[in-house]
Amino acid sequence: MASRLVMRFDVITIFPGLIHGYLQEGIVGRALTRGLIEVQTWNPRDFSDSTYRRVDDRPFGGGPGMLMMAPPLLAAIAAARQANPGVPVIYLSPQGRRLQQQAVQDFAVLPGLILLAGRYEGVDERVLAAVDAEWSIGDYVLAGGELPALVLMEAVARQLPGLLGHADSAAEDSFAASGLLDCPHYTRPEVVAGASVPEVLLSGDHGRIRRWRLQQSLGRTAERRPDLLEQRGLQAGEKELLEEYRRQDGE
Ligand SMILES: COc1ccccc1CNc1ccc(C(N)=O)cn1
Repeated sequence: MASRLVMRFDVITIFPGLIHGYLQEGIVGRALTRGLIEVQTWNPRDFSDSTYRRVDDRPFGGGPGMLMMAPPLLAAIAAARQANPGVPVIYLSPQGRRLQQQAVQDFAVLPGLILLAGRYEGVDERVLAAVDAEWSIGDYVLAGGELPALVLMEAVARQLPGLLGHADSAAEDSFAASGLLDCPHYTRPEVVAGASVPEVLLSGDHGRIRRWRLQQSLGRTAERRPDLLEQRGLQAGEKELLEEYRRQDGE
């Protein structure tokens, strides 16, 4: 396998500790120690020309809260672009495009990303002129863009070859591989509070197991996310699997 270059993440944030703190543990921490990714943070306070390293101010036209001022952010973005040239600058905000697994896979082939994590009520609109794309991790509002930046970094890092233990487990991700919700999973002990494991999983019949898992994924997706099933459509034989699932469910 071609050894891929290191993927570099530059995060612009007034709370660098939130980013570095998360990177001490877990899969992104491991990607760091194994040199699969690099992470650099840029603090807009270091680019503020005001005496108190000011980075926020009151909104013109009034309104609640504070906004992040443009000059320190634009300077931080320029510094990050210089250190990580040719990679997109992404602003994490509730006004952005919804992040889905396909976009994560598209990001994972890039040499890096520059992530702008906003705070307060957001940023001065003139900052957007220096941003390549605006993305949202979901329709809810957080106090800052640091968690969304970490969510994006972890989702992308999982896609990097050589990171996950089982080589193709990222490729087998339910969304990536089948566009369906994942099937139920079981491990030891075999009986938990009187509940046992579906016997098919103990049968050793791998064809039957694969069929059962697909059927469960289809059934769950039909029940919980009909929108996903609508979007994906049914492939040969899946309609029958789903009908059998519904008959069993009806029992
Ligand atoms: C009021 O907060 C803001 C307002 C505007 C921009 C950024 C922020 C920072 N907060 C964020 C950031 C991202 C997401 C998301 N859904 O991706 C949720 N919240």
